[in-house]
Amino acid sequence: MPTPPRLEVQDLARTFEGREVVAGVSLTVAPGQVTCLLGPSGCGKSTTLRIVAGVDRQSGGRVLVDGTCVSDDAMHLPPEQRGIGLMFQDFALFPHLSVGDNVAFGLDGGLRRHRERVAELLERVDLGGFIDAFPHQLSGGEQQRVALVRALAPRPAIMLMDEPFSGLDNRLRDDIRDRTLALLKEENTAVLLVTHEPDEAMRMADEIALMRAGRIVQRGAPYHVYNNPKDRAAAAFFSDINIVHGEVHGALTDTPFGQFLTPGMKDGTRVEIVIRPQHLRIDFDRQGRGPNPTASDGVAARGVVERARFMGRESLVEFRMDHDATILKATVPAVFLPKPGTPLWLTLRRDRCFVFPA
Ligand SMILES: Nc1ncnc2c1ncn2[C@@H]1O[C@H](COP(=O)(O)OP(=O)(O)OP(=O)(O)O)[C@@H](O)[C@H]1O
Repeated sequence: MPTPPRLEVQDLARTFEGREVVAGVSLTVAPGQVTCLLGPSGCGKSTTLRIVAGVDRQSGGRVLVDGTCVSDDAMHLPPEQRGIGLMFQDFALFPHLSVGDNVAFGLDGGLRRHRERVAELLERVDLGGFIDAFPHQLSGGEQQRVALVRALAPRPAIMLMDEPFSGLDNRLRDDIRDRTLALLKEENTAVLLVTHEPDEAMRMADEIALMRAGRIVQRGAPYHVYNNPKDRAAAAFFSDINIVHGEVHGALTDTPFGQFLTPGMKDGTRVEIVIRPQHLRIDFDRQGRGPNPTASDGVAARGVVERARFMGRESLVEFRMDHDATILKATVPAVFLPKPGTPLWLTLRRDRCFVFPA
């Protein structure tokens, strides 16, 4: 018989006063795997996590751990009997306990019995010298690392994390995320992590479950979800997007950037060609002419620079297009700051275009 997933959520639903905030949510997490519930504020991520933790109860569906039901219509195990570790944004350490006592809090026999494991865990997050310090002597980031190892100390088979890094400044956050991930992988923990930040999900997840209005709209590896978004909103969740409009005629859509194949779409269907700013190419104007069409980039369309900004890693150039006066944005991984009013030509990397019905 195949091994059941470490965590399985089946067809979860939750209504509050008749309003459905989670509906039909199903997912699995294997040992050593990180699944991110990603979505905008209010889409039901935290509610899902709270139900899995056992601090809230679903209106329908089941939660299983290693194939054993821990919650359904008939029964509901309390959080402490689910073998689950929790790490939330407001991680609150106990101020009157030392760092070591905080970490050992969930361990039978406390620090006296488990000093070696606690010391080893603190070492792993570079806090080896702090075992006898008190929380107020630590920075916010250091306290967060203590909270992390406190959650990991009892070796939970499953770790639930709700925006655990959101209180930290950017550089500290990257570092702590990476350390956390390494530790979780090493312990072979199954992780369900809630975030509204696509960058965080891409950095942490083996699998992203994109949520919208209480439902999972797309699941897959970060690479897959980013490069094969299911619809325009899924594409837009990960980055700025550009939209080029068109209409289907004989399985083709004519646009100022050339023809796009739109097989299976009826004549007259309005379509949107969606492309991220880093996938536009910019060419110089050659006395009113652009580059020749190519198989991979199609036809160039002309626009004039509306404004250009230096963003650090890249430059963002906004164009007002000649054909319909819409604005298209292109990023260039270099310092490229053409003056407003400069005519330039844009092509779309066709392998990076997504075509959706409007
Ligand atoms: N106890 C409750 N009573 C009534 N409504 C609730 C309750 N808890 C959550 N909700 C509602 O359920 C919806 C989903 O909330 P939830 O916290 O799960 O969203 P979220 O995706 O985690 O958002 P955020 O990122 O802002 O935390 C929201 O509209 C929220 O107002």
